[in-house]
Amino acid sequence: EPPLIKGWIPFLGKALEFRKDSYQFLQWLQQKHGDIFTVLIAGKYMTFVMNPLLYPAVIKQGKQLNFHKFADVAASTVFSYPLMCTERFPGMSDQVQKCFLLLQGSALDLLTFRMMGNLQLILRRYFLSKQGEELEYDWHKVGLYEFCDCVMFEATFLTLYGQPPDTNTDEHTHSGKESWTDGLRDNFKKFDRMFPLLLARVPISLLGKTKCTREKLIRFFHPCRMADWTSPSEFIQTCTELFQQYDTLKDLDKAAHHFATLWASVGNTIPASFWCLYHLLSNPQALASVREEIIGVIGEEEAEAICRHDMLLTREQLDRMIYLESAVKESLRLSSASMNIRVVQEDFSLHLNPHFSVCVRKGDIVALYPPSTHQDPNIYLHPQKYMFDRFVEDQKEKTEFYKGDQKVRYYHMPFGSGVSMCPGRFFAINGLKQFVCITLLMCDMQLAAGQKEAVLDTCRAGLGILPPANYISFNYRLKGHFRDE
Ligand code: HEM
Repeated sequence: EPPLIKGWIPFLGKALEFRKDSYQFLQWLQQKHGDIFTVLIAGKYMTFVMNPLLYPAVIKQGKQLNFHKFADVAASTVFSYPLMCTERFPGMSDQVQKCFLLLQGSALDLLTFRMMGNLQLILRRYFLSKQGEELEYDWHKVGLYEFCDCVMFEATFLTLYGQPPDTNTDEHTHSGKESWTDGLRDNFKKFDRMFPLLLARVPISLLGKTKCTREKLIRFFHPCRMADWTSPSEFIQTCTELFQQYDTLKDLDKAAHHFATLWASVGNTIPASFWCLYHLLSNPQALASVREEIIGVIGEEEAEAICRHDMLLTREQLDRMIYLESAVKESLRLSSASMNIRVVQEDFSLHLNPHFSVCVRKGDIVALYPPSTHQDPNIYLHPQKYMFDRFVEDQKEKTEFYKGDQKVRYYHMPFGSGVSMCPGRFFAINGLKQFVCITLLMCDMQLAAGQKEAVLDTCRAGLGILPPANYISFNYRLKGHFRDE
């Protein structure tokens, strides 16, 4: 039996000391109790497996350790739609999983192409918003998180959902930096702040105006409105057609599903885009190497032509940017804090290695906490340090990591694992690479002087990519070739 920690009372002092930082608290428990321990909270047994060498034994138990039912209950509470895994919606959960395949494979080519066009449109509009003014080529100072939020939110929305009417995205008819998504984004941010509390089952009625905000967000995706949006992605179109097949699903329930997908697609991507740019701007050598790689792949002429016309960046070209990919992965390693949860389906003995098994009961939870892997000094040298080329070896992607003399299969897990692996991971990585590429080609950037280092806001620990806790600003100036045009 692994050590059993009953409730938090004996650890109240420590729990309060670490308060919001569940990562540090779990790490402290690991130091005290070893790689596996069980915590009894509110009548639930939660067994934490903290050693990545034991992960494969958990991840391969797809049947006895279930993810989807748990996710269904969590998502239906947070996003306000009826449970999918019931007889009321036969086969729907499996069909939704099939739709997720439209974020990958050959469908990803078109999504990547659309994202490229949208990012260029939005970034050009953002940077050229002072068109006609002398000031255009001076340095401008803006908040880095706000910049990433505004660009990634709109680009991802347009790429997946298409364009709602009366939302002209054209750079020439747009004045200032405001966007048609500002209202939607504002409500999204308010909802997102309450997300951890909703997930923890705090009644929404105790969370101020959150219910009203959630309703507004859901109504935005009402089927009557969505019917007027031009060129949604194949993924969203297929989901919409699937929902139509279920008479038992009300219009607002369909809308709530689409809202949940929006949350999944931008909730982590926005903070991830912040950390990608932040680390590059904080490390001149990394920035220079990545910039050089981008120009090497695209070609100098084509890179400069970005001020005249849309640049095409194929999937193959993106794949060749291995230093950029490594920089993105390193940013995710340092900022991701998602927990992998599995619910035990029947009493059984979980064999973790030839010498060690844990008896688990039906309804118990088994949890993996990848940040303990991402921060393990035996796997990653100086784990707190940002090393942009950590995932490159001999000019190729580095895929072999060791803990002692044992190879670690699951060394990088910001996107989860096994049955709960994020279906949007390839789209997300491509989008982050495209965002960095276009931004660096369009302007010179530097962090504003005299700021403290960005630190992680751990209020979302366990749930995904952590946002920064402090405000960070940067200065940008359009590249010279825009001026020469
Ligand atoms: C850096 C960006 C992203 C990160 C770190 C991320 C991470 C994750 C993780 C960890 C999960 C599993 C959740 C769990 O175990 O409870 C997940 C699920 C999911 N992600 Fe992502 N994600 C990202 C971007 C995206 C994007 C761009 C999409 C596009 C639509 C997306 C769509 C989804 C969906 C639909 C699920 C639910 C899958 C299911 O229920 O089986 N994600 N993501």
